[in-house]
Amino acid sequence: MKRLVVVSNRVADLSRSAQAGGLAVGLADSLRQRGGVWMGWDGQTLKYDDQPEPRIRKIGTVTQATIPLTEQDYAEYYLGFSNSVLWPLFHYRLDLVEYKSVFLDGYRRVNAKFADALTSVLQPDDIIWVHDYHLIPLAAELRQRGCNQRIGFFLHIPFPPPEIIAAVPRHRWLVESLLEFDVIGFQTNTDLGNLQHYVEDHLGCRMEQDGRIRIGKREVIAGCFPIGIDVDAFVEMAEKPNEEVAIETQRRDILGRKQIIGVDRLDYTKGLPDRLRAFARLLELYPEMRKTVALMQIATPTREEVEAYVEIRKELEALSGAINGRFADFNWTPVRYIHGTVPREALAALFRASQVGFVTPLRDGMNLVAKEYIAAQSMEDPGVLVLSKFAGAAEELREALIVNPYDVDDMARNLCRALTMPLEERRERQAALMKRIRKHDARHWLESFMAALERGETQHAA
Ligand SMILES: O=P(O)(O)OC[C@H]1O[C@H](O[C@H]2O[C@H](CO)[C@@H](O)[C@H](O)[C@H]2O)[C@H](O)[C@@H](O)[C@@H]1O
Ligand SMILES: O=c1ccn([C@@H]2O[C@H](COP(=O)(O)OP(=O)(O)O)[C@@H](O)[C@H]2O)c(=O)[nH]1
Repeated sequence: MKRLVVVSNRVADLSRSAQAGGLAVGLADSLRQRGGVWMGWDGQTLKYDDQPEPRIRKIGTVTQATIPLTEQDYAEYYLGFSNSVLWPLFHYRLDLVEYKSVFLDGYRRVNAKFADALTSVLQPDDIIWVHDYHLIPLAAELRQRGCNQRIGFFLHIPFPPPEIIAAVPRHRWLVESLLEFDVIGFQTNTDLGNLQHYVEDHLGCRMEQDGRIRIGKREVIAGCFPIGIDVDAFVEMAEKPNEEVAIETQRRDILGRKQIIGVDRLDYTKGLPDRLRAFARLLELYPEMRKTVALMQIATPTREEVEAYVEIRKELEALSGAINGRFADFNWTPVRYIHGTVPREALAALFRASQVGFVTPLRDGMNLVAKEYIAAQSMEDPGVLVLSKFAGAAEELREALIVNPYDVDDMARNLCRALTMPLEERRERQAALMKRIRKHDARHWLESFMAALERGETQHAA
């Protein structure tokens, strides 16, 4: 088996269990199983950086190769082009795109830096797998340095329709850079279809039924590879007794109360304000629900230097305060809002102890929290997943209660349906959903992508 070299903006700290972000979780789960090299930014910013060689560290089966970024790189490449241009653009939020040409310069510079660092660790037989929107030009940079190994790319976030992509300057360069990879993977068929429309409308190419695109003399394979989780590992975590969660759950049981849980990075794509409004609407529409249910929302800090993230935090804190001010009683707090990072073990126990998983992004590549919530449920008394139709996960998890995250009344009605759903129906839905997350788990994601990258297999091959 060839050595796998994975490259992503950030590498996860494999010695810790709290990882804010699905990319880190999904890759860590997959890479631990196969072993290999993981290269990326070490999370540090320096004034100047004169050390081109990556720092090497071995953790179990994985060798980590990390590089620092300069303060200028961080501002222009990470906060700038990646998170103030591509992130809002790819999540259909043209109103939040802040394009500056220095951001694009920084983006190109850091991709060249990644290519230099990577060249120093590559061996001729390596197979390279690049992750996410931060590194779209990396294949072209590597080719310029004489790298002729096969290079794959996986986009963890949505790929929007051509009318949206076309709103950003240099969009043609961006998509042509993407097409320098040998294999391009998306989370959903919708994303794949959007690439097809772009190449047909703007580049005059055709995408075949099996995802092959011919560009000049080269052939690129595009496909849908939904990311999954290590289901058994998560089930095990959820079944492990957690004293703090158990005490809290006993108290709720005595009082006959239920819990709705939401866990997200504090990102404007996650639909958090409307989620809180939907919970308040539940209490308005169904007064009998008051004092019988609470919403626990864990909101993990992320990208706090970007203005849009400062705004969303303020909005959320004001909203949770207002809902509690309006509905709380001396012995009942309707919203428990936690601004912090919680270890995955604790999350697993919290998911199991919650009767509803409330996952309502306005747009999301996949959303691993949705899959983790399913994995954490017991078959005896499972909870219900209420899931946005705009999460990538909704293409697969059809037995969840699927909602429109822009429609507060629809979410409130479905919350009520979830909280009152008969046990038999909950069990049926849970069994079907469990089958689905097992079918497309972390191993399947890795293996199906590798089949395309190593052997040129397509998703719809006859
Ligand atoms: O590293 P940050 O800037 O703090 O952001 C964390 C990660 O967020 C995004 O995750 C995406 O990947 C998940 C797994 O495939 C997917 O389920 C989710 O829908 C996506 O939002 C981002 O794409 C990563 O690059 C970031 O590391
Ligand atoms: O406090 C937290 C918040 C989130 N997560 C994990 O971070 C991932 C979030 O991934 P998801 O795909 O849902 O969204 P993303 O943040 O990548 O957009 C999930 O595995 C969560 O369990 C965590 O470990 N601790």
